[in-house]
Amino acid sequence: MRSIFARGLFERQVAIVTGGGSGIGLACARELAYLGAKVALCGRRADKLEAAASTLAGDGVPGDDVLAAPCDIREPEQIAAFVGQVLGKFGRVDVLVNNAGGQFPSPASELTPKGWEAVVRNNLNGTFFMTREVARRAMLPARRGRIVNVTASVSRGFPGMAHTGAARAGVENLTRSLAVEWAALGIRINAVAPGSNIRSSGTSQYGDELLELARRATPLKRLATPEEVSRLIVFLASDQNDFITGAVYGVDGGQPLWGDIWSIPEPDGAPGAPPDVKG
Ligand SMILES: CCCCCCCCCCC/C=C/C(=O)SCCNC(=O)CCNC(=O)[C@H](O)C(C)(C)COP(=O)(O)OP(=O)(O)OC[C@H]1O[C@@H](n2cnc3c(N)ncnc32)[C@H](O)[C@@H]1OP(=O)(O)O
Ligand SMILES: NC(=O)C1=CN([C@@H]2O[C@H](COP(=O)(O)OP(=O)(O)OC[C@H]3O[C@@H](n4cnc5c(N)ncnc54)[C@H](OP(=O)(O)O)[C@@H]3O)[C@@H](O)[C@H]2O)C=CC1
Repeated sequence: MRSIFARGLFERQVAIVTGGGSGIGLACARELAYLGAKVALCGRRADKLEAAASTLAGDGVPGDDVLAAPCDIREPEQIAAFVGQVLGKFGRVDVLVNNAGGQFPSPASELTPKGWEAVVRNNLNGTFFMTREVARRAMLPARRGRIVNVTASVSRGFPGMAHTGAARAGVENLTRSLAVEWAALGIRINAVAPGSNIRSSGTSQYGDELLELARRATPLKRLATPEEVSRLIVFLASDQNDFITGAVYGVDGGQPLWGDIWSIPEPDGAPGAPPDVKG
């Protein structure tokens, strides 16, 4: 385990990382724990959480400094129980990393109401429910907290995954609203938007071909690691970030600025085009 930050940066602090059982979330949990935080991880699958807890133990993190418990962020009752467990064990929450999320590819016209709702609940509702619970029960009473929302790079829309594009844009806007509402209450909240070019347990589900397309469409011409995302999250979660709130930062190798990230039908011959430019 390595970090660009000094050991002890999160000493005596408690961090919740949703989706901490794999990928970017696990990289964050490992780095926060290495820097001295007590960490609480959640996800839907107990087996992933157990494996993550073993990884942390392998890093030398004492078992007493880790809580890994199942919690589906779409379910407010499960969130209440999880936050209760964290407060029962550690007594406080200084940092919340809202990293859990995901979706499935589908043309917008094929999305059923149930499919749309599943993705909006998974990314927008879940993030808000967890944030609200942690704020009300820990951060607002303590007048102190840092929240980092992990979204996705959606500044050009998200054709092929419109549901998640809309949900992530919602999280970005939520980040700005809460930054203002809670500025005077000691809570800072920012967002980190990874490109589709991070090689992780998440993107491996989309296959090597799409990852290679993403790499080619990245000006820096490579894929990034989860650790390259986690170091920005960790900075924003730290007390070294004392004047940044309501911001959204990309970690994307310049991807939103150029290139076709994946193949979708070209909007050729759109009916709105004037006759002389129609194909
Ligand atoms: C051509 C363009 C392609 C673009 C591809 C871009 C690829 C690069 C993107 C990279 C950037 C993003 C990276 C990441 O996000 S990493 C994280 C990766 N992990 C995931 O994305 C998986 C997360 N997904 C889930 O956890 C679940 O799928 C989800 C929670 C979203 C839904 O699960 P849930 O259990 O709630 O869903 P249900 O089974 O109850 O189904 C509800 C309805 O949802 C529809 N559905 C669900 N899954 C699919 C599917 N795979 N394909 C199509 N439709 C799906 C369906 O309508 C369900 O309703 P019905 O049961 O009535 O059919
Ligand atoms: N890697 C990339 O290039 C990109 C990633 N992102 C986003 O970054 C975040 C991390 O992704 P990454 O690490 O790559 O992928 P992973 O699939 O490894 O991580 C997602 C984590 O979220 C958990 N999770 C998903 N849904 C829920 C839920 N409803 N309740 C609780 N936990 C949940 C998963 O655990 P479990 O299955 O056990 O629930 C998993 O551990 C996600 O939000 C992802 O969408 C965005 C853009 C690009």
